[in-house]
Formats: sequence, structure tokens, C-alpha cells
Amino acid sequence: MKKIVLLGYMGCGKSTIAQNLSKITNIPFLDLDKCIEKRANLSINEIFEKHGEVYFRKLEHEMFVELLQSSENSIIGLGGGTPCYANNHELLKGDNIISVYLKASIDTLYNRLVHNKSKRPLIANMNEEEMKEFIAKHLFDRSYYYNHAQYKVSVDDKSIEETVQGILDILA
Ligand SMILES: Nc1ncnc2c1ncn2[C@@H]1O[C@H](COP(=O)(O)OP(=O)(O)O)[C@@H](O)[C@H]1O
Ligand SMILES: O=C(O)C1=C[C@@H](OP(=O)(O)O)[C@@H](O)[C@H](O)C1
Ligand SMILES: [Mg+2]
Repeated sequence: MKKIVLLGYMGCGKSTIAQNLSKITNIPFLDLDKCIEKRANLSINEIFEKHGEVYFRKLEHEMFVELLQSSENSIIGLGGGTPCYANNHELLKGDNIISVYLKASIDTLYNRLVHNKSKRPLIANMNEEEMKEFIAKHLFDRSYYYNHAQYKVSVDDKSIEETVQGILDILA
């Protein structure tokens, strides 16, 4: 049983890269947010709206533990906040877990998120100026947790294929 866990800030490409890495390696891919949505039968936005963030973090922790406990090999794309709550960063140290931080600059994140914010409740209602400031501060706060990953891959100015190759090099 081997788990390849991708982590990093919103928009760094966890979901996209996990899916593409899965195609090449034939290791099944699971997106933690998608698993939560399926379990709750609600979208991430609806969970935040109806039940609040604290409830979301509880579901997120439970689902993360569950995915790590399964006996299957898998590539798991986390949510941006997953390592930052409920001591989830400690779970990254587990046996058979390969954790990879997809590290992106504030500019890369801003450029990817500015037109892709509606499904991300933490930034959905921000204007462009607020968003840039928020990402800068939030990324700084969260970096402590992201740096618990075993490996780091820089994603700035890289195509999807190049980032996937960076992870394949780590796995080789
Ligand atoms: N080189 C790239 N690598 C990954 N994502 C990219 C790249 N270029 C553009 N994108 C886009 O950036 C967004 C990344 O979002 P997503 O994969 O959902 O990230 P996360 O799951 O980390 O929030 C997607 O819309 C994707 O199409
Ligand atoms: O950073 C965060 O706290 C969040 C990131 C989202 O996942 P992505 O990083 O895949 O957008 C999702 O889990 C939720 O909106 C909260
Ligand atoms: Mg995602």
C-alpha cells in the first residue's frame, strides 16, 4: 500500500496534477474535496454555507484519515487547508506515504485563482486587490504546514506535464 499525497495552496494544481499523474502511473487518483462532497452530498460551497468551516474541517479530517487507512495504492489530492488543521500535517509522516508540496509563488496562485474563485468559499467574494493581499498573508501562515511535506516541487512557469515529470523523478 502506497499513498502519494499532493499538498499546497489553492490553485497550485493538486487536483489537476493528481489526475494527470494517475493517467501515467495507473495508480488510482482520489481528490479529497470530491470525496467529501460525495459523502456529504453537498458541494464544498454548500457545506461552508450550511454548516460552516469548522464542520468542513471535521469532515475533511475524517475523510483524510479514512483515505489513508484504505489498503489500496492511491494518489490523493488534498484541499489547500488540509495539512493546516486537526494535526493533519502529522499524518503526512505515516509509513508508506510520499508527500509532495506543489510550491507556487503568490503571482502564480493569483493568476490561476483570479478567474477560478467561485467554487472556493474562502476567496469567492473577494475583489482582485483583496485577493492578492489575502493570498500573500495566507500562504505565509500556511507555509509552516506545507513544509512538513517530504518533497517539494516548484510549479512556477511549468506545464502540467513538467510538474508531473518532477513528481515521477521523485518516485523513480
Ligand atoms: N501548469 C499548470 N499546472 C497545473 N494547473 C494549471 C497549470 N496551468 C494552468 N492550470 C490551471 O490552474 C488550475 C489549478 O487548479 P486545481 O488543479 O483545482 O488546483 P488545486 O486543486 O491545487 O486548488 C486549473 O484550472 C488548471 O487548469
Ligand atoms: O485552502 C482551503 O482552505 C480550501 C481549499 C479547497 O481545495 P483546493 O485547494 O483544491 O482549491 C477546498 O478544500 C476548500 O475550499 C478549502
Ligand atoms: Mg483541488
